[in-house]
Amino acid sequence: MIRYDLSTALSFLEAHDLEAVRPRAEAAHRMLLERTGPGHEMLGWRDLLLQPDDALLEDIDTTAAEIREQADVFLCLGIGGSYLGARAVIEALAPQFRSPVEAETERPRLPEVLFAGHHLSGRYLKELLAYLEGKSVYVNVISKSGTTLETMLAFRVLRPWLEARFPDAARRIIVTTDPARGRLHDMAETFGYRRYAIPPGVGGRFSVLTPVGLLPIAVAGIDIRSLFYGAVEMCERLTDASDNPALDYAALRYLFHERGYAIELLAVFEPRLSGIGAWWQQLFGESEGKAGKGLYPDAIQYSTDLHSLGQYVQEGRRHLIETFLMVEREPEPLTIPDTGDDRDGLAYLAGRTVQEVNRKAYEGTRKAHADGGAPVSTVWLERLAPGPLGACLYFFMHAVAISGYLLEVNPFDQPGVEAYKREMYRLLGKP
Ligand SMILES: O=P(O)(O)OC[C@H]1O[C@](O)(CO)[C@@H](O)[C@@H]1O
Repeated sequence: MIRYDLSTALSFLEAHDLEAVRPRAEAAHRMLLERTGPGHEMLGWRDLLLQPDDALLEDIDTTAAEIREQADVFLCLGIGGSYLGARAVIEALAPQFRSPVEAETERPRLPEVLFAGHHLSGRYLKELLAYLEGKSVYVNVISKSGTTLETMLAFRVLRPWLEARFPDAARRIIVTTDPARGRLHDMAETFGYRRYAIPPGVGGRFSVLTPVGLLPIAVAGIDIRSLFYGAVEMCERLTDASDNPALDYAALRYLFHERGYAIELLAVFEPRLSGIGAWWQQLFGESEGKAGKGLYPDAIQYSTDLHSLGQYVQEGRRHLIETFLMVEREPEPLTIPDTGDDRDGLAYLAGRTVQEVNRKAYEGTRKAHADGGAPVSTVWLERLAPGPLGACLYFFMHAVAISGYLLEVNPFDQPGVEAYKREMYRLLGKP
C-alpha cells in the first residue's frame, strides 16, 4: 500500500552511506518494537493496532450513524493532535464540494464536519455561531489533557449556546478525553455527556486512530474499519526490518540531518493531501524538534506553491530536503477537451488528461529540484482510499519513532510547548 522511492536522493550521498547508517536505524527500530527507548510508555498507538478493539469501532460507527441522522453540523473542538488527524483524513476522502443530496442515492447529505478550538480567534467563533443558527448541531470536545485553552474556551462559548437552543443539549455533546482524569472528564461525569477515552499511552499527535480521529471521520461517512485495518496491515509489515520503507525514510532523513540540512518539505500534488501534510508537520515537529535537533517540517502544496515557494526551493539556501507524497492510481481521469483551435496555446494537450499533466508536473519538479541541489524522495500511496491512507498514517508514525531514536531524543514528549503557555497564562492572570 506504501512504496518509498529514495533513488534520486541517494545521488547526494556516498555509495555506502545508507548501508553504513543501517545498523543504527535497525537498532532504533528494535528499540521501538522491544519498548526499550525513551518514552516507551507512550507506545499505545501501536498497541491499539496490535490488539484491535472491534467493539470500539462498532460503537463509534453506531454513534456516528446517530449523528449522521440527526445533525446538520458536527462541530469538533480540538487543537494539534486533537483535530489534525481527523481533518486530514476527512479532507483526503470526503467530497470536496457539497450538494443538497447525495446524487445517486437521494439520501440527505452528510453532516458538515466543522472545526473550532484550534486557535483563539474571537471573530471566527462569532461568525461560526451565526452560521450555526437554525441548524441541528452536535459538538465533539476533544482534549486529552482537558485543559487546553483553545479547546476549552471554545467549549465554554458553545456549551451555553447549545443549552439555550436544544433541550437535549447534553446528548449532543460528546467528550473525547482521558479515561480517568481531567476537567473535561469531570465535566462529562457531572453533566452526563457521552464519553470516549484516549488511552493514556497515546500522545495527541499519535491519536488519529483512537476515537479522537475515528468519530469525526466516521461522521463524515468514511469507512473507519478500512482506515484502521490499513494501519494494522502496515504495522504488521513494518515489524520486519528488511525491505522496510519507514526505516529507509528515517535513515535517509537522518543522514541529511547529520550533513547539516535543516528543513524537510513534504510536498503534495493533490490538494486533498494537504491536511496530511499539516498532520505530518505536528508529528515530526513535536517528536524531533528538541535538544537543538530535528529537521524543520514544512508541508507544501504543488503546483500551487511552485508559484510562490518554488523559486526558493529551486535556488535558495541549500539546506532543505524534499519528500513528495504522491498517489499511484488516480480514478476518473478528466480529459482535456479538443476545442478545435489553439487560441490558448494548449492544443498539444487536447485528448490527454489533467491527471497526466499533474503527474508530469511532479516528474518535472522532482528532476528540476534535484538538479537544483535538493535531495528528493517520494512516498507513494497506492490510491486515495481509507485502507492506504491508514497505512500512510502508520508509516509516518513508525518512521518518526525511529527517527527520534536516531537523533537520541524522546520522540513522544513535547516539553517545549509549555513555554508560551506559561507566558500567556501569566499575562492573563491565571490563578
Ligand atoms: O488534547 P490536548 O490535551 O488538548 O492537547 C492538544 C495538543 O496540544 C499539545 O499538547 C501541544 O500543546 C499537543 O501535543 C496536543 O496534540
